[in-house]
Amino acid sequence: MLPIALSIGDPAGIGPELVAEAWARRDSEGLPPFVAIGGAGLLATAARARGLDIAVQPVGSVAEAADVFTRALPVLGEEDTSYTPAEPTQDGARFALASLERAVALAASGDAGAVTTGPVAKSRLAEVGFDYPGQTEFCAAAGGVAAEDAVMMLAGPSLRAVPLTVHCALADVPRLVTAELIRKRAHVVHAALGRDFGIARPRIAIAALNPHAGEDGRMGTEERDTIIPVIERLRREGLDVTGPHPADAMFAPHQRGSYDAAIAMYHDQALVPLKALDFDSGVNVTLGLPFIRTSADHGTAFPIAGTGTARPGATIAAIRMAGEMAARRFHG
Ligand SMILES: NC(=O)C1=CN([C@@H]2O[C@H](COP(=O)(O)OP(=O)(O)OC[C@H]3O[C@@H](n4cnc5c(N)ncnc54)[C@H](O)[C@@H]3O)[C@@H](O)[C@H]2O)C=CC1
Ligand SMILES: NCC(=O)COP(=O)(O)O
Repeated sequence: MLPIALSIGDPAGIGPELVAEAWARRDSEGLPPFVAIGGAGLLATAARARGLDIAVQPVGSVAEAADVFTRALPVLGEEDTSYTPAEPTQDGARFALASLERAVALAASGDAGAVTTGPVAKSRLAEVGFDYPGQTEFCAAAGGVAAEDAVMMLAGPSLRAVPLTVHCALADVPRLVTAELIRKRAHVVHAALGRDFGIARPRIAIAALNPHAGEDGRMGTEERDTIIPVIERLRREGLDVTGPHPADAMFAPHQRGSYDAAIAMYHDQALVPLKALDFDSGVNVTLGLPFIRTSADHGTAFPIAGTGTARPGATIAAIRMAGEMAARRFHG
């Protein structure tokens, strides 16, 4: 399998130490080969600060990384920066952006098997010219996909949850919940559950926006006017879709078994249950791209960077999922 390209994320966050920790656990966790993009000195320093005795080796190509992976953490690319845990800088943000751009380009060109991105601070990236709401939209552009067709899904052992609207103000959500967006996202989720997760007949549950699914219009009309009609249309189009489900109960254990993925109406409606259930094994995966992109579910966690307390589970899960998706796509 081609190695997975790992962007490092913000060097002041927990990304660098978790890349080093993932490599240190490659055998015990059965991880596929990966290559870090840039930051050989940064990674060596972050590893030492975490008490990891690992070898870090610059490589000239992804192919060379595959050979090196068993004995050292391979690093591709000259870009490097100093390690300033918990103290983000503009230089650090520029490094994070360069690492992201190269890692995504390697996956998009097919030179790497997939990309697993490290955590970045969106506000910090914006300060150095990153003109996207998040890495999801950046990956969409790199893959030549319209932003609305690249779908964020948070996936863990207990739940797969898709936020319909993502990085926007809560006040904007009702206006952004449209039948067309629900329909597009549902079709992308349906196709990806089959292609990338091997689910032959995907079942999708769609959340309501309002309490009690609007209570017959007494607590909001989006269900009656928008969500119910598009669910009926999706069913006519052959998708196994249920809803609108009152969101307070749809993530309860007795309901989770009835669907393969939930589409929630806004960011926290999807991510709160996912992180409550699966924080240390939650993967952010972008559906609908021509290449594979995963990420840990968490962010930069600046305050704990360099303290040795950051848990590596979600990073390991993201690398593992990228490898499983690549195996399914490229090797049947
Ligand atoms: N995939 C990405 O690039 C993501 C980036 N972010 C960015 O991260 C920055 C900080 O966001 P927050 O909302 O504070 O979320 P966060 O995930 O960085 O932190 C939330 C809480 O979880 C803890 N935490 C996070 N990861 C942990 C780990 N691996 N082990 C132990 N504890 C952990 C933190 O210490 C904090 O208490 C923001 O600028 C945001 O844009 C947030 C989510 C995802
Ligand atoms: N809350 C999820 C998140 O912020 C990740 O966004 P992205 O950078 O993967 O688009």
